[in-house]
Amino acid sequence: MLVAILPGDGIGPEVTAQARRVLDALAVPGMTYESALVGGAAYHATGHPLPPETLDLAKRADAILFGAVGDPTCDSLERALRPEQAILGLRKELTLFSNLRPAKMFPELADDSTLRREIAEAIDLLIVRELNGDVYFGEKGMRRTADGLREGYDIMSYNEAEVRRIAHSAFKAAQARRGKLCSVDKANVLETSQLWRDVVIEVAADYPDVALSHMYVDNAAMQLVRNPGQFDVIVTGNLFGDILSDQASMCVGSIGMLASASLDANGKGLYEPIHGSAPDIAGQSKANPLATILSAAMMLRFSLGQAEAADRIEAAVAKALAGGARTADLGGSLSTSAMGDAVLAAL
Ligand SMILES: NC(=O)c1ccc[n+]([C@@H]2O[C@H](COP(=O)([O-])OP(=O)(O)OC[C@H]3O[C@@H](n4cnc5c(N)ncnc54)[C@H](O)[C@@H]3O)[C@@H](O)[C@H]2O)c1
Ligand SMILES: CC(C)[C@H](C(=O)O)[C@@H](O)C(=O)O
Ligand SMILES: [Mg+2]
Repeated sequence: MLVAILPGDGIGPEVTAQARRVLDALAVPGMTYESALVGGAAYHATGHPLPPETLDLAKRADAILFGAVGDPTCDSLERALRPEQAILGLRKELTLFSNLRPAKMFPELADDSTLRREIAEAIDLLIVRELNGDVYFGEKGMRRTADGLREGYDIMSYNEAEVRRIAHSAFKAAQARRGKLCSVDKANVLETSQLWRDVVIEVAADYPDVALSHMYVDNAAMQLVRNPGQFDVIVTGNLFGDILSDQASMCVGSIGMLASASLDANGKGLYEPIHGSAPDIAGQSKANPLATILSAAMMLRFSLGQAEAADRIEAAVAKALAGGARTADLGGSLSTSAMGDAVLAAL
């Protein structure tokens, strides 16, 4: 089993290094690793954020562990050369359309949540975010209006096949959990959302055991902080899912805690923390590596058939937190590698 490790930029290499230590300690037989440059690091070395050899490795690998991309020194580049194009390119090239972003409260962190303890303790939800469509991948550009003003545009579109396949992913996830699915859209305004809602209702006929509800995204943002315990699985589009998952991360204590899986139709996946390259703390060994370590656990479970090893990682993270291990984002002072040490000790 080949795992591609793509550390990327900023804190990406710092957090993937800790996940790699945990994977090495598990010593799963038959696992091999190859690393490659991606994002700003790849741009500086090769002139492209997603060089052909990196894409080739990602295609050959059984799974991909990804750090983060984003480099302020690349901000003035044309869009096609910016680091973020690398992660968008991987998602599109590998048809990773189903992005699972679980937000579950570790009880030890209930006081780190921005929510009151009794509300935070009830959080155990999964955001299923569509990852190959929406305003991210529509036609975009810059033009002039008739009276000479600069006008930027990004076309938002979804076709019914795109909505259907993510709806099936979400209904199946709900079946495997508590049987509740909330579809989040903006059907009161957007044509894409009206289609989204219609197709989700059609797909629901195949899953009579799942209780389906619908919510507008503005209300969903409010409900996520008012009463997040009401949610089991949330299914939503690419842009809404991006925003709601960062919000959900603070409800469970920190953006440094939220892992993710981006899956194709056959279970191949890219695994990454939901956070970015965090230029404000990069190189200072302050980053919380737990989101990446938990992403490695998701990788073992979903793409590599190693559920027991995944359980061991998740139990070790819980034990490290119970023992008081905290990086700065969680109100503590452990360095990135000291948090890695704490997880290894718990393993
Ligand atoms: N998948 C990805 O690679 C990805 C995801 C999000 C943002 N980005 C990119 O990252 C760059 C920075 O974006 P941003 O600042 O908006 O978002 P960010 O997630 O990088 O950081 C937001 C805030 O959260 C903090 N933070 C993030 N991860 C943390 C961790 N593990 N431990 C402790 N604190 C953490 C940061 O210090 C910062 O204050 C941009 O170039 C952006 O495009 C990439
Ligand atoms: C870096 C960016 C393209 C990416 C996204 O918007 O999907 C990030 O915010 C994420 O959440 O993975
Ligand atoms: Mg995001």
